[in-house]
Amino acid sequence: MYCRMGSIEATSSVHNQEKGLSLSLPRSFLHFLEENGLDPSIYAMIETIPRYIRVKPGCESQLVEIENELKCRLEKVSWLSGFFAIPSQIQIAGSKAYQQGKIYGMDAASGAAVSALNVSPADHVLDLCCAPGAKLCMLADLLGNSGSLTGVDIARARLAACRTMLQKYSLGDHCRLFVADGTSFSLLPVRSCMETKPCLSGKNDPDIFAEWTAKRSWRERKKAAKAGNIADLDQIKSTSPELIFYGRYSGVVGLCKNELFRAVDEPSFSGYDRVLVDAECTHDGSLKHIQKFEDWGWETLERRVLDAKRTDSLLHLQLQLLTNGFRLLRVGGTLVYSTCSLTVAQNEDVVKQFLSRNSLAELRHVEASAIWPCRSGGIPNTLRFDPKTSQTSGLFIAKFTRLAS
Ligand SMILES: C[S@@+](CC[C@H](N)C(=O)[O-])C[C@H]1O[C@@H](n2cnc3c(N)ncnc32)[C@H](O)[C@@H]1O
Repeated sequence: MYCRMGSIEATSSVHNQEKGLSLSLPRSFLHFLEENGLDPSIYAMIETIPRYIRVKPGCESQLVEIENELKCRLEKVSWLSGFFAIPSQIQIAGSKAYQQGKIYGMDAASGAAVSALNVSPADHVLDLCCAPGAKLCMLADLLGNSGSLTGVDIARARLAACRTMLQKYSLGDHCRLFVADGTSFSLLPVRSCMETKPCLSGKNDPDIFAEWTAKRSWRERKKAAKAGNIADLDQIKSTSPELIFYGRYSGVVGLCKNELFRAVDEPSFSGYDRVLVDAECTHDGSLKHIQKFEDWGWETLERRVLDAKRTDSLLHLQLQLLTNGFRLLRVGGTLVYSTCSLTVAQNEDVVKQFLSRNSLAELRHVEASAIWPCRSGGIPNTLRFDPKTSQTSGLFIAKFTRLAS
C-alpha cells in the first residue's frame, strides 16, 4: 500500500555512498519509498546516470557532426540499436541536430519497452497512453512505410505535442491520433476499417475524410474548441474519441466518418497486432521526473504523486488500461505493459490481478532481454530496469500474448 502523509515536512538528505552523492527529498516521499520497499539512495545518482538519445534511422552517418555540435562523445548503447549515451548535463534542445529531427531524447529503458513489442513492418500498432510521444515516434520509425499506428491519450494538450513530434520527425504518414479514454477506446485498426465496404459518395462529400490539413473547417474547429474546453476528465471519458491528426496513408483518408467511428465489441480477430500500454503511474522510477519537483515545489509532488485518493485510483486505472488494451489485441498479438514506477503495487500486483481475470492472457519471455542490463521482476518473465543495475531510468516491463479461446 502507499503511504498517506499529511503536509510536506522538512526535507531530508539521501546519500549514495558508492558515488558519494546526496540529494534532499521531502519526508513524505521518503515515507512513500519506505512503504513501498524502495531504496531512496537511487535519487542521489541523478548526475551519474547518463542521458540517452536515439538517432533517427538514416542519420547514423552523421554521428561525428552530431558529436561536434553537442560537444561530447556519443557512446553507443551496445544492447539497444540506435541509442547512445551522453553525459547527463548535456542539453540537446538547443542543438540543430535536435531541431532538425536527427536526434530524440529518450531513455534506453523506454527504448527497451518498445523493442520488447517486436514490431514488424506492416503491423497495426496501438499506443494507448502515447503522450508526449517518445515511444510513439520510435514505433513509427520501426513501422516505416507500412502498417498503421494509432496513438491515444486522454490529455489533449499532451497529445497535440505528439502531433508536433510526428510532424517534426516526418513520421505521421501512417499514424492517427485520438483524444480518448484508453480504458474504453474501442476503434479497430485501420485495416479493419478498410475491409469494410468503401464509401461510394463523391470526393467532396463532407462525410468522407479528405487529406489532412492543419486548417480545419469552421464547424470542425468549433467542435474541437468545445471539446477542448472540457476541463473535467470525467467528461472526456464520456465523449467519443476525437481524431486530432491522421496521415496520408493512415487509412483514414477516403473513409466514411461513421465507418471510422464504428466501435466493436469483440476485436479478437481483427484487433491490433501490437499494443503498448505505457500506463500513467507515479513516475517514481524516473529520477529526472522526481528532480523536477525541486523546481515545481515538493507540495506538487504530494498532490500529484502521494495523494491517497489519486494513488488508489491509479491502480484501478492501470488495470483498466491493461484490460482494455488486451481487449483490442488480436489473437496471437503482443501487448507490452510498462510503467516508470518501481513499486510492486503498480507493476507485479497489476499484472497478477490482470492474469487472474484474463485466462486468454499469457506472460511471455522477452528474448532480447538476454543482453539487457535489467533484472527479473517479481513474477517470472517480467523485467525491471533500475538506475543501480541498468544505469537507466526505472522501468517495469511485462509482455503478454493473446491465446485463442
Ligand atoms: C507515462 S505517460 C506515457 C508516456 C508516453 N508513452 C511516451 O513515451 O511519451 C502516461 C500517459 O497516460 C495518459 N493517460 C492517463 N490516463 C489515461 C486514460 N484514461 N486514457 C488514456 N491515456 C491516459 C497521460 O495523459 C499520460 O500522457
